[in-house]
Amino acid sequence: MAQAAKTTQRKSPSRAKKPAAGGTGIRRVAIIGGNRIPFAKSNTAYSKVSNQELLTSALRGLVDRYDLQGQRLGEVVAGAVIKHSRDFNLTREAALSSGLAPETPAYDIQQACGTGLEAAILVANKIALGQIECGIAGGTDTTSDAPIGVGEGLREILLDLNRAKTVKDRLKILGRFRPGHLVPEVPENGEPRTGMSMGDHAQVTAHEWGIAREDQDQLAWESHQKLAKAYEEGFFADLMTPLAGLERDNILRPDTTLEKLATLKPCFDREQGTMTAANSTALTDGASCVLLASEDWAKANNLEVKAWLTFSEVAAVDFVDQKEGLLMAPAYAVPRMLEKAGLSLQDFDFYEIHEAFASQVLSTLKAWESPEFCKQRLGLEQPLGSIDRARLNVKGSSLAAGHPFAATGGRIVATLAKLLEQKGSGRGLISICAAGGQGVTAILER
Ligand SMILES: CC(=O)SCCNC(=O)CCNC(=O)[C@H](O)C(C)(C)COP(=O)(O)OP(=O)(O)OC[C@H]1O[C@@H](n2cnc3c(N)ncnc32)[C@H](O)[C@@H]1OP(=O)(O)O
Repeated sequence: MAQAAKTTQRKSPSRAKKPAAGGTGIRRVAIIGGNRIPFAKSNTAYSKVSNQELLTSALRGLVDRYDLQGQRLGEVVAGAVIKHSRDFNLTREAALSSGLAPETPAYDIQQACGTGLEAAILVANKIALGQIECGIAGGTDTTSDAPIGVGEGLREILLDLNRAKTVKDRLKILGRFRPGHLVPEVPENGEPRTGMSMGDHAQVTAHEWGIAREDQDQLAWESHQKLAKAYEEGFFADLMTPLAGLERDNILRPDTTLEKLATLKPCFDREQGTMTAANSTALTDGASCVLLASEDWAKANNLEVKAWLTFSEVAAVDFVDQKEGLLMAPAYAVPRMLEKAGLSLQDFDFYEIHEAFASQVLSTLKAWESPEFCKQRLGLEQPLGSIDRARLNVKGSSLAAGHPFAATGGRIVATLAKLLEQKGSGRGLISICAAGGQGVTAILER
């Protein structure tokens, strides 16, 4: 593990170089490393841990690992898909407790399940433009610490009560209260425009693409096997900080069998569905973050570069009228990114495709293989083709590790950067589907 030498230079505030005359220079962006806490099935190990504590723990681990205590970094950018209103400045609060200098600016962003990767792209772009020298990108989510809201009726009563000046006014307002007002508003894992859950949408796409139950179970089983092996090899030793007694993702089931998976009942379309609790990601609590920097800053601070973040692309699809599957946007983002990079889909040593649902990964791969989809939807003469499946999610992915929405991007970036470091050279593709019909993708190289 690369350790930073403590020099006086490191204590100086990170300041961007003067931009080249006539504009800003585009610089290479280094991934120095990442950190996450083990992910936990919701309402288990982190049931009493707040979102802010989760993110703080991930950040603190990164600060300790790279000896960043007291450092003023360019920025910390992170977010949560679901958060309390009291967490309006979640990332800043977590950064203030992380050990970084309080003079480090920090703020929230949110792009559903693409949040963690989008945060990395944002920080990377500022580094590339010379606006900052280094920064941390991250994400956190917990459905155990979900904010519970009150309905519109009770909200109006409470606001009126707050404004009332006299006891008489207050009593009059209280008279409007009905027991039905106590029904809480719980955040839903669904699309407001369709009223369908992510799983419902993915099941429609799975039917459309004819994704077999056995293939989904196989992908899920392989994810558990690969993640378990990665733990055995110690792959995560310098990527993870234990929390609340948890040292590994507790969704991981290395002993599960294909026979057992075949017995599970469909959980979305209960009649003809192919998606189950095992080939869908579980609701998960967790947080992750990555340290990005300019080449100069990495050198000046004696930090090794694991990989370079070289390309990114975000796409969105029209899913409302079911013109396209909700989670199919990466199928569009990736070919656009490949064209800009002058690469083909086969030019990668690793493919990190977020396993929101096994069926989603398989639908995306099938779309890229389909001459009709590639011609009609992507406007390509030739299909993108198949990938070497031995290079897909080689250290397991969200089905086995879990998927704390905003934290998945950081997990993937850190994992891929380390894979490239271990290999010595190569290229990896990241593809993350997100709610709202969006997809965030990137390329890491070494
Ligand atoms: C852009 C995006 O990323 S979209 C994705 C966003 N995320 C989501 O939408 C989350 C989707 N997931 C969910 O909503 C829930 O996890 C569900 C509906 C799939 C499943 O919820 P639950 O039914 O509560 O799951 P639960 O953990 O109880 O599992 C059901 C059963 O399957 C079993 N099971 C689950 N996984 C496995 C496994 N890998 N091996 C063996 N058995 C398993 C459980 O043990 C349980 O068995 P039991 O009933 O005998 O106890």
